[in-house]
Amino acid sequence: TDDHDHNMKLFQVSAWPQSSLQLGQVSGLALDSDSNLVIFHRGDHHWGADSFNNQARYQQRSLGPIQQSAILVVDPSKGSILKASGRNMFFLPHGITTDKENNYWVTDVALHQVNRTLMALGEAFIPGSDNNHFCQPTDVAVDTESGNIFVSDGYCNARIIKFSADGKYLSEWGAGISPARIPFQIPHSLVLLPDKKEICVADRENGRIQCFIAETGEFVKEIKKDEFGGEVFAVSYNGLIFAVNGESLSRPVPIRGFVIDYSTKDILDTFSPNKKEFKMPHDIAETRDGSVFVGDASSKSVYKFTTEKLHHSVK
Ligand SMILES: O=C(N[C@@H](O)C(=O)O)c1ccccc1
Repeated sequence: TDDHDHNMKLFQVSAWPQSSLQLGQVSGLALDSDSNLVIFHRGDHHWGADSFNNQARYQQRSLGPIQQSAILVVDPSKGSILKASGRNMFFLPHGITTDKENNYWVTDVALHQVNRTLMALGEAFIPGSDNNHFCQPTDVAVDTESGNIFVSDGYCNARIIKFSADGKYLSEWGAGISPARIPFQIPHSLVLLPDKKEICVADRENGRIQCFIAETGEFVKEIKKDEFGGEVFAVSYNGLIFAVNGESLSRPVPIRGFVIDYSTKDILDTFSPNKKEFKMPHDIAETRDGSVFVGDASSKSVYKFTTEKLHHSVK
């Protein structure tokens, strides 16, 4: 067993959700202003090897948008569906974030767009790398204080772009650690650390997390662990750094969740489902009461984890 600090040991709540949510590939998780879990999934659409041509243009427009509700708001204790929305709007959902007005900020890698309920950044279906085009953008982080929006862009770009609350382009930056700056290789997820005013990025194919000053984009630190193997899919923050790694053919390691101390970079805990294995854990979100949710894009599931004390109380 890992000899990590055991008051952070996380265990899956196997009876969650209490009934099937009929999910497609789960790509994003967020918490809304009522601390309900928001799930962003792909219904009957799949991101497969033939979804895009080699100019990163989506090839399955003829399928039309996903007809199921791609955004589900579920009760974190039972997993029952409280609200369903996002029908006929999305093609390949990816990242989702909420802001203090409870707007949903989402990315769609087929649309190459970032949408806020009633606002869109980028041009539908048109990939690009200028100030108002993305290329398969992956996630959004909202700085509730300034209202600024940060977008991780994307599978076919290698940058973080910053916008004002009303969608004006402000700045952008690439990976940190000069002079031998290794560019981002799929900035796949990002999170704002409100107490540190930093943005941390899951630099997926470099198997590392990099953190920057939100105001300037100045590089602060990198967290890269052998235990990650070669891929870090998602990063989240709730006083501690939470991350999930991914399957790496070059360096096979267990696929699991990590709880990391931002300052020391120590791994405090690792966790995975009780009986099943993670297949492609794709996003991670935590509630204030300490529950941790992981959405898996391959097994089309969301897993709930709690800390030991919480775990025993829910038995
Ligand atoms: O990474 C990929 N997908 C996942 O991240 C996802 O589904 O978001 C992918 C890349 C190329 C082809 C097919 C899938």
